[in-house]
Amino acid sequence: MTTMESLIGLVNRIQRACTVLGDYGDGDNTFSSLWEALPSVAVVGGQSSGKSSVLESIVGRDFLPRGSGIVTRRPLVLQLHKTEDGSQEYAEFLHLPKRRFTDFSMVRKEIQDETDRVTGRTKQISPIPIHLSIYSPNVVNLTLIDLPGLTKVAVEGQPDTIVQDIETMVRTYVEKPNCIILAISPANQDIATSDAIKLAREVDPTGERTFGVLTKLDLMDKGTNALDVLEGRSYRLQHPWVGIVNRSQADINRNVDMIVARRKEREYFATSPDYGHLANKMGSEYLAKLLSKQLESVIRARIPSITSLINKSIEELESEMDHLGRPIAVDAGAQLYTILELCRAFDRIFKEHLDGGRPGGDRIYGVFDNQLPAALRKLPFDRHLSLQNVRKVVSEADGYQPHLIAPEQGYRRLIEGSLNYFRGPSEASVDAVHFVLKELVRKSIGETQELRRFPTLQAEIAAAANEALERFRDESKKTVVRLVDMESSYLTVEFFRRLPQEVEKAGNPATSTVDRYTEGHFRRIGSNVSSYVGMVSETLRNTIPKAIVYCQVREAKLSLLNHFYTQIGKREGKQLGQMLDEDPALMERRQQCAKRLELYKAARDEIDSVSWAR
Ligand SMILES: Nc1nc2c(ncn2[C@@H]2O[C@H](COP(=O)(O)OP(=O)(O)OP(=O)(O)O)[C@@H](O)[C@H]2O)c(=O)[nH]1
Repeated sequence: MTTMESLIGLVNRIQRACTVLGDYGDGDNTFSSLWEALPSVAVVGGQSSGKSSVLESIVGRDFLPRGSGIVTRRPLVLQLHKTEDGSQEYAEFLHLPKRRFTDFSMVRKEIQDETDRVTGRTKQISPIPIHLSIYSPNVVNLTLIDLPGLTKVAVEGQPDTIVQDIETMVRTYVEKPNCIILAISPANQDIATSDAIKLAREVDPTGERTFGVLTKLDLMDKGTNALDVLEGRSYRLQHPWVGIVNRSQADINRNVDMIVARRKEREYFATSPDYGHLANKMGSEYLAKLLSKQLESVIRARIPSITSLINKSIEELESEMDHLGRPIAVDAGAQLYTILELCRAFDRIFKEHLDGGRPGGDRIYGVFDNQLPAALRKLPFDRHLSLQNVRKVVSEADGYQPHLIAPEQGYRRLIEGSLNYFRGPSEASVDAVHFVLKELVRKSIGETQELRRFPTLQAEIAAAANEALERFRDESKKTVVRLVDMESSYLTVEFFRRLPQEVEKAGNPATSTVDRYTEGHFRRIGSNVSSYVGMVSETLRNTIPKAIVYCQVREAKLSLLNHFYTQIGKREGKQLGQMLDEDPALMERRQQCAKRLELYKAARDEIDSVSWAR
């Protein structure tokens, strides 16, 4: 069975958890507020309208600070818990969880002190609530929020904005659709001028969540009464008005006991010629029961939507936490483990780019299939093997004695000169692949979700990977240049052995002797060299990619971060921690999310436990 106690107690516990975690429906609106979803009763009224007196007579105890000026400067969340008859009354503050107050004058002092702790003695106001629980056989289960009295003028020492500040604070409470408004107005003032009614009318025009309370009925001018208000003719609300007679100032001064005052109030209504017919619907005890019932029914109606709000929030927070990543371990071993895991995650993605599955690796093949052949085709062999140059090189090589048969030296010089040109495209291919790999490192870092939160580690991995790629590039360049040099250092003899035969086959040996120093002769030399160079070009077109893949691509796959791993293995805990340095804003957000999550989970457990009891 869901008892009134369990429902109001449930909301009490969730409210306290909210305050502990800084959720009191104010400020930080990056999270949906659970506080705002919880039904509550807020007490509003102008200064001296009798708010404190009403609260005290509901509780049956003197415990609120009194004085001139604005005494209530922070919201007071007053949670009343009914205990068994005969048990001792006591009070507890949320901010002093271990202390039980049995002396209520000390409660009053603590409210004052705790107000000052947050607001300073400057008489400022603060929206951070004070939570006070009272356990007593003389109360009904109820939660009331006492708010600063609405005022029209700032008193000395208070900032001019205080009038507006108070109104704004009160408004943030009463405008929430879950707030039951206890609007207190004194009977000895025209109801049309009541601050409480004015505000309530604005935020709750239909009057469905406003309870009108009329205090100071005993102070009305002789011969007048408040029946027009109490019977709903002056100002109509959905709920009936409740008239109250609190202790007068003289009673307070004489220390009239609250329980005695309650009895006197009952007698007042029972014997009043004006209000006798309403006696069983008047007075602070009746008001307390009425509110308790109303609060309970509002809570009952709201439980399903609170539950769904909680579940939705938990889901959102958990997915945000997943996105933000879990908090990092503090010990060096675990940190090293985390770093290695992150490096591996990056490495996996990098390899996927090379092996396919992710785009980018194909660009390396593009270098081999397009760029390299195109660069080879563009080499200026036409110029180098032009008739003019061939003649020049061959003649120079012969010195003062022109060659008799084949210009051996001339051939060698022309070939060497040509083969040198291959260095350019070979090195350019190495560079082109290097840039592709570098770009893939950059991309892979960006794509490693797990690394998102660690900008420092990202930078370190990028630096280490690029450094490794530079080393591979150097190695690769040495290798391809060596391939070219190898071609120059030993020519394929076969090719030339075949040449004279071809010449002989081509025609008359007599002509060939005549031709020796003619254009045709040099043209033939040029074309022979050109075919040889073409053959070498074919070979290099195949071997350069092999060298590049071997030195750069394969190495990148096998050992991109190897050097980095040995380096971090030697680092101290502090340095490891620095590598896992997160964006502070992100850390802050995670902490907030974790706190909220804790709150919502606690609230869910509370609701579950009440539902089980049902
Ligand atoms: N005779 C009589 N006096 C009352 C009644 N209600 C309040 N008072 C007196 O009115 C004065 C103001 O009452 P409070 O309860 O302090 O009013 P408040 O709205 O809490 O005032 P602030 O906190 O200063 O805004 C006190 O002297 C009370 O004794 C009442 O019903 N009858």
